[in-house]
Parts: sequence; C-alpha cells; structure tokens
Amino acid sequence: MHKLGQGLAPEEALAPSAATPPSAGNAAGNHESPQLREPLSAPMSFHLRVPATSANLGPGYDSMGLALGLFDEITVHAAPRRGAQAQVQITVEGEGSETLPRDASHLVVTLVEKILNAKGFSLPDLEVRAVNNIPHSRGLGSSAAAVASAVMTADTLLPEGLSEDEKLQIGSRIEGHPDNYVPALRGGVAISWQDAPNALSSGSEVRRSTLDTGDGAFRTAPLLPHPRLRTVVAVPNFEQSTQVARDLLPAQIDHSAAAQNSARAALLVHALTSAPELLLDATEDALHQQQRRPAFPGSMALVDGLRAAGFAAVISGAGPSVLVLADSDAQASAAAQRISALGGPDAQGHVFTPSILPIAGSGVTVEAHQR
Ligand SMILES: Nc1ncnc2c1ncn2[C@@H]1O[C@H](COP(=O)(O)OP(=O)(O)OP(=O)(O)O)[C@@H](O)[C@H]1O
Ligand SMILES: N[C@@H](CCO)C(=O)O
Repeated sequence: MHKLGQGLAPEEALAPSAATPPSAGNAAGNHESPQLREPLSAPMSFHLRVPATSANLGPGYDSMGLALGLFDEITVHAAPRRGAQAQVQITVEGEGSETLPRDASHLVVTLVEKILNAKGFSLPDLEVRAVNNIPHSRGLGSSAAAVASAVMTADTLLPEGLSEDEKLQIGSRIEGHPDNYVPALRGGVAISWQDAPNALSSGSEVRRSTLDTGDGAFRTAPLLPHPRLRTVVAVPNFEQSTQVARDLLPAQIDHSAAAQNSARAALLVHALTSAPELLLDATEDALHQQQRRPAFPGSMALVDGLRAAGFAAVISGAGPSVLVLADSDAQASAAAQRISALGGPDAQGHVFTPSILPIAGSGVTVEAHQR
C-alpha cells in the first residue's frame, strides 16, 4: 500500500504562500478552478530514471537510506490540453503491469496533477510509458521512486520549475518520512530529519524553508560512503504492506532501548563513511525490526542467520527484503552465496533471491527525449 495516508497531499505539502489558488482542483481534471493556467505552450518529451532505495539500514529508522542501482524508467510526452479535461494515456511494463491503473488515477499522474494545481497550473495532456523494475511492496522504495518521478515531472512541466528545497519538502511530506525519498531524489547515502514543529532549524532563520508549513521542515545531509562499502539485497517472492509493518510498532519504547539505538545509529554513520569493519555492530537496531518480526518471520530468520555468520544484515525499509552492508567485494559475494543457501524455499514456497547492486550515486534524472 502506498504511504500517502501517512504523509500529506501535495497541495498541503506546499506552504499557503506557494499554493495558488486555494480552491485549485484534484486528480483526473475534476473540480478545477477556472483560474488554473496551462503550463505548456508547445509539446515536450522527456525521460526519467529513478533508483530503488533501501531505508533504515538498521538503527536509522525513518532517517537513513541509500539509493541502489536498480531503476524504474518513465518516458513522458506532454502537450497543451486539446479538450476541457486532460487526456492521459499510460502503458506499464514490468512491476505493476497487471495491477496499476492506466488513467489519471495512476499514482505518478495523480501526484503530478496535484503539484501542478497547487502551483496554479492545470495538468496537460500526457502520454506516459513506465518500465518498472523496482519490485513493489518489498521494502525497496517503489512508492518513493514514484513520488520522486512525480516531483521531477512536475518540475519539468512547470514554467519556473520547483526549487531544490521544494523538491525536498514536497516529496518528503507526501511520503511522510524522508528516508527513501531523499536518496530516490538525490542518490547516494543520506541522513535526513525533520525540524520540530515551528522550530527554526539550528537557530538560523536563513535556513528555514519557504515551504515550512509549521509542522517542521525536512532536512538532509549526504554521507560519503567508504570505498569498500558494498550492498547486497535479498528480495523475496512475497510482498509486505508498509502500513501493516508500521502499525506493528509500539507507541513508546524503553529509555534503555533508545540509548542503545542512538549509540548504534551514531556508530553507523562512522562505519558507513570511515570504518566498514564495524558494520555488524553498527547495524544493531532496537526500534523496529524485532517489533515487526510477526509480519515477516522468514525475513527475520534470514537476518538472524546472516548476522550469526558475521554479515551486517538488516530488514530493508519496512521489509520483507533483506539488505546486507558488506565490507568488500569478497564479503558481498559470500553474503550472496549465504542468502542462496539460507533463503528458502520454505514450506510456504517463500524464497529470497540475492543481487549484488551498486550504490547509485545519482537520484532521479530527467533527460529530453526525441519522440
Ligand atoms: N511505479 C509506480 N507507479 C505507480 N504506483 C506505484 C509505483 N511504485 C509503487 N507504487 C504504489 O506503491 C505501492 C507500494 O508502496 P509501499 O510503500 O507499500 O512499498 P514500497 O515503497 O515498495 O516499500 P518501502 O516503502 O518499504 O521501501 C504499490 O503497491 C503501488 O500502489
Ligand atoms: N522507515 C520506513 C521505510 C519504509 O517506508 C519504515 O520502516 O516504515
């Protein structure tokens, strides 16, 4: 399930000063204000490439994430509207080809329209061709990739585009947390956080976002991964709803668990950037993995087996994929072999498939496309 319910709708994600007019419409071209302007004067085509992401990395719940070398590809042809309502045609290949809608209710198109409307523009006619390689509901950031694609499509269609800060704020607010979205947008390894409500970040008014709606602007800092760092994912042949996994988390945790987690999260930054030999200790989490064990016992059994063998294995995002952070090419290969040995099939036919994937240095990219 997509996490829009946890976040904000795009029109709410924009500060009142940026959202014009307040009555601007909704998906599928209905109830639009006549004040909405046409964003295009001529047709344009472009191609987006957006990476999968893995969030949490153990103790970095809702704050740490990295981009992986596995990409969704989207080609968009946009043209000024020929009729009163936008004509939207969508083709989907790969993940979601059997299930995703082919009209304006498609997640990417819905979000593009809402962002354009919030900026005072209408949705143009769109032809969208999506080739989806990121598996859905496996903890590899498919919904964050869709949100990043929508934000960059809106950026490309808007006459004045979106600022870097708008891209950060809008997508993070739609997702509800920035850990997948930021690396999908910017690539690499990132630590992200949210200001306290109505806070001035680090006491500096200058740094306060023009899009801060009062409930705390999102912030991010890139981490420079150590050159030896390698990533292996074990992707299962079953899905896990992010919302169900989030609902398993307790409202409160012990102070001792919080202290333990903060030590490991701090160590994780050191291990990722300077000391990958510490990754096993650094990926111990106290906030979410054990609490979610009932949702993905097979994934947790794989994490346990890999960790017992010395590999820094964690649940990827809200599961059920497993991520191994490795210290060398040799350790990554050994982890992939161990995943093949431990990862089923079990009695239910569940099986985990290992892939050694590079960390993607770039987030979503947009290139002009010749039709
Ligand atoms: N490319 C896409 N186009 C349209 N909708 C998508 C796309 N990718 C994902 N979605 C929607 O998002 C849902 C998956 O979101 P969900 O948050 O449950 O999992 P995830 O993002 O894959 O995992 P995680 O957030 O744990 O990394 C899909 O079922 C689909 O409804
Ligand atoms: N931090 C999120 C990632 C998945 O969206 C979670 O674990 O629920």
